[in-house]
Amino acid sequence: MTAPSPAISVSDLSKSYGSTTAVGGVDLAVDRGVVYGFLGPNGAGKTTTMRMLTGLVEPSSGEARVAGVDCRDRAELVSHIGLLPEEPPLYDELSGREQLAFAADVRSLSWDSVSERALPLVDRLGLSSDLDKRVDGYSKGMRQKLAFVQAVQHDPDVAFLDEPTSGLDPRAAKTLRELITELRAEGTTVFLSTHILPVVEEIADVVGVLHDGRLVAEGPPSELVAQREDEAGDGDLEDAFLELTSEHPEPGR
Ligand SMILES: Nc1ncnc2c1ncn2[C@@H]1O[C@H](COP(=O)(O)OP(=O)(O)OP(=O)(O)O)[C@@H](O)[C@H]1O
Repeated sequence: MTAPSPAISVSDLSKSYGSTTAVGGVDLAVDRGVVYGFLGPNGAGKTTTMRMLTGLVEPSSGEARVAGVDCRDRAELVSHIGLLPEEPPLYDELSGREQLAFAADVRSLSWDSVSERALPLVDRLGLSSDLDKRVDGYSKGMRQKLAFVQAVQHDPDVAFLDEPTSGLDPRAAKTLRELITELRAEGTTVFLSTHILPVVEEIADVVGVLHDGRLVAEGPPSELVAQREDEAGDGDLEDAFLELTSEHPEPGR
């Protein structure tokens, strides 16, 4: 019996814009059913990597497969993935419900077939009473909640979430963290890009740290922290992150 292929496999993936190397030779293998925390300073190449993995940007070189599908084949990829980007694609003139139905339709799914999954998510996020209001009347947090439901309502193999708690109040952010761990329990792989390190420490199984377009560390958060703890055993993911992404790392490290 052959082992199942990883949810995400990336080999020597690069993307350049003119003389700027946004991503420079990244290798990744993300197992199915894990939460992968994707970290890196501003401009490290996280968004570019996610855009390549979701078929929105053509790599300059290298290979990337998600759920076994070549990322250059966006038409095939789209039914396997969900994406919550930094700026969610929502149509102002639609109601929340129409927006979700539209997103289902893009994947050739009927609203009836996804609503059983979508509506409980809408309810958990406290959006039910606003679902028939127009999106242009939504607050930032309401837009973010709708965009999250849109990204996962079709039960994707891999969900790409860029700062999913952005704009959410503390209660909604907590619910969203719970929903991410529930997705994992259902077997969904979650690729989570965020600057909120305590969230990653809490819910990620594995963390990858990108710096200047290269993966400089990868492992369970506790391992990354343990490798960089001081003699007193103090340290957290923020300390590890700051050291890993420092322009001038400590000598000997
Ligand atoms: N379309 C583009 N054209 C030119 N340069 C780009 C383009 N997209 C990204 N870049 C450059 O690639 C590098 C990586 O950008 P990217 O948006 O992937 O970083 P990021 O890690 O997502 O940053 P942030 O945390 O600030 O969102 C940056 O130097 C950026 O200026």
